[in-house]
Amino acid sequence: MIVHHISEENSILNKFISEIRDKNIQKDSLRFRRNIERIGEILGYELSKKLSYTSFYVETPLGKKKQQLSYNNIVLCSILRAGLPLHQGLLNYFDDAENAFISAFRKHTKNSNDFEIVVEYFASPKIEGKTLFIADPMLATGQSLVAVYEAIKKNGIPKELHIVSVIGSKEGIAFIEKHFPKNTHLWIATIDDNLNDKGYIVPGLGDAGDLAFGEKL
Ligand SMILES: O=P(O)(O)OC[C@H]1O[C@H](OP(=O)(O)OP(=O)(O)O)[C@H](O)[C@@H]1O
Ligand SMILES: O=c1cc[nH]c(=O)[nH]1
Ligand SMILES: [Mg+2]
Repeated sequence: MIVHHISEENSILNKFISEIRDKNIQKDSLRFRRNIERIGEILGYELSKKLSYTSFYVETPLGKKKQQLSYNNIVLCSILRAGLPLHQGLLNYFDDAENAFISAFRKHTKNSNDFEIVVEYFASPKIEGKTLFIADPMLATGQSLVAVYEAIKKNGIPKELHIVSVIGSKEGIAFIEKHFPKNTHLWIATIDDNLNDKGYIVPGLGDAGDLAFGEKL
């Protein structure tokens, strides 16, 4: 896997990351969603540098100019729920991408911190031979991404695969590296050292789905 750790280089991205982490600022769910969306735009811009380009001429009112444009057939697949604002950020830039949505939730074993990932819903166009982006802001244990990819593969194998995420744990990244093809790109805004016994990223930000959309039962 090729890991692109975008906040290694200082930029305005740091502000958006610190606002989603901040325990007071993150309570403003509108700002939280918008910050995830803005991070999606930045990660999308970085990712766009690795797409395939071809030249074409654009006609202005005064003449013609040669331009390089990407020609990838992009399918943007996001993991519900927390993936939705990240999806919107990517779609703001890749506005002609096809879209897919997949659900994944942690089903806990009674009285334990153990869980399995349940994938129930998957709505998708054809994926075979296309450029697939999988978006999820949190890469904690990595189990959701791996379970989701197993389900997606039944629908076709993409030619190129880009995982887009906001906060990842070192452990989760090591886990997905074992399960995704070697040429998969991971575009990640920031990486944390630890996971707690509930599989939450520390320091992380808490529960991204709840912060964006409210607590679920
Ligand atoms: O790497 P993992 O250990 O699998 O954890 C990460 C998953 O947890 C979060 O979703 P969550 O299950 O909280 O669902 P939600 O988006 O509905 O809140 C997050 O959006 C990922 O999908
Ligand atoms: O740290 C974590 C782990 C899973 N899901 C989240 O939203 N945050
Ligand atoms: Mg959640």
